[in-house]
Amino acid sequence: QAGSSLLDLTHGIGGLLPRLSRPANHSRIHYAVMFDAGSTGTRIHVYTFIQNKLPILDNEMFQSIKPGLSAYVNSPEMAGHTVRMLLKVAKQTVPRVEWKRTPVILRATAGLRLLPKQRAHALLDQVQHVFDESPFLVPDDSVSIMDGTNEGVLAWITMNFLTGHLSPQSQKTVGILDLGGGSTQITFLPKLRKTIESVPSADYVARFDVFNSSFELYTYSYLGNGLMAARLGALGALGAKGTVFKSSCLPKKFRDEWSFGGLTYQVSGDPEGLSGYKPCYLEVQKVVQGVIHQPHELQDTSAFYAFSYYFDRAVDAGLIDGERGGRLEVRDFKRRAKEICNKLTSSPPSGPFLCLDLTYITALLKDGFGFKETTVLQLTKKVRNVEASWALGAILDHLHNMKIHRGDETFPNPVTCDL
Ligand SMILES: Nc1ccn([C@@H]2O[C@H](COP(=O)(O)OP(=O)(O)O)[C@@H](O)[C@H]2O)c(=O)n1
Repeated sequence: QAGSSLLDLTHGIGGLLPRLSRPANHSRIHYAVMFDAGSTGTRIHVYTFIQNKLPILDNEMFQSIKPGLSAYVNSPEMAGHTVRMLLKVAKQTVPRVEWKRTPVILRATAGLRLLPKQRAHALLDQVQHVFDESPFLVPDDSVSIMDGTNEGVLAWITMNFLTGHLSPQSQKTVGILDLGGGSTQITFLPKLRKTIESVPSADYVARFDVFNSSFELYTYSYLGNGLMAARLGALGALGAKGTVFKSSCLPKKFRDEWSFGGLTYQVSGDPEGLSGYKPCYLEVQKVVQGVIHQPHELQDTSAFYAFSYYFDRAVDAGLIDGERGGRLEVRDFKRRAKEICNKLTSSPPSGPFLCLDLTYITALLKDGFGFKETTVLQLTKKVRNVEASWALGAILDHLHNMKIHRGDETFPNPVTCDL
């Protein structure tokens, strides 16, 4: 699934060049490899850049493997094996002569953040070993757990780059909503000073420079509010073991095993209790209430791109096309959640968790972030054949050092300081 467009860093999709105009001098082409070690899967992105005054993204090769590294918490060598398998994609994509100057980097997200430190590091040590044995360039800090603040910022950079909004001439930018398995991110460029002034803590603000522009973003990553972690929260299963977890969001006669983060849970519907949208909403609400901060501004006018599980579940629910994506209003998730939850059978064709998942997405958007029911979201998997993910932003940061820093470094007291 190689991308074919040439993306100019300053003009995003505007920088389309015809294939024949490729520079004959191959030394101007270079490669970079980013692994995304997510809670539900590990993915490799192999980027091809053309060196220009500013580099141009020529192509992305992408492949993924399930489950994520955290599933191998009791057999860390399998984590190394996963990465070794995916590195084959890099070997096939990058010409052999370029291997020793092609950087390989792995960043882990919520799956490893949720594990005890020692166990997470045992997994990362295996990955480091595979990198060190590989013929690629292994920079300092090539394998680590990414800071949650950066995850949102880097996804914002990816989407604004791919949609052509990072150029100094661009007047507007797009916000991002990323729903992973373990964590969820919201990031946007505030229009109102009040939005920055009224954040609950300084780590909701990030500043950085990119291609001669400086940005100050509202951004936050909520650990434990990814879709899989939210299922556990709704079931009351976080940290608990050895029982059957019942939910009014699951079909009454449903009972099965379900695994996440290296643990397996017994889950079922509630045969004697309630089922349907209303009781389910009450269950999922407790996962967001008092947890998610509502930003001061979330106007309809600011465009939000939503991807990862927002996209996948919108496809599963038949709300958008899996190839083209599409635009949805927040209330479309709610309407479909009601339809699915209110006729839960023992084995719905859409899968037993769809009611829970859509209800959680509705609660997260409305009661969590405080979006209006009529807010329009652009559901996206790829832009110009490049994955909607933080990975491209992360490689751009590695290549161009954007000096991302959190608000607290220069922002002593956001509530009282006079800006
Ligand atoms: N390049 C990617 C990366 C993740 N995803 C989706 O993101 C969701 C899970 O994200 P994740 O496993 O990285 O979770 P976190 O570790 O970020 O919480 C799944 O729906 C994946 O299919 C994607 O569609 N494309």
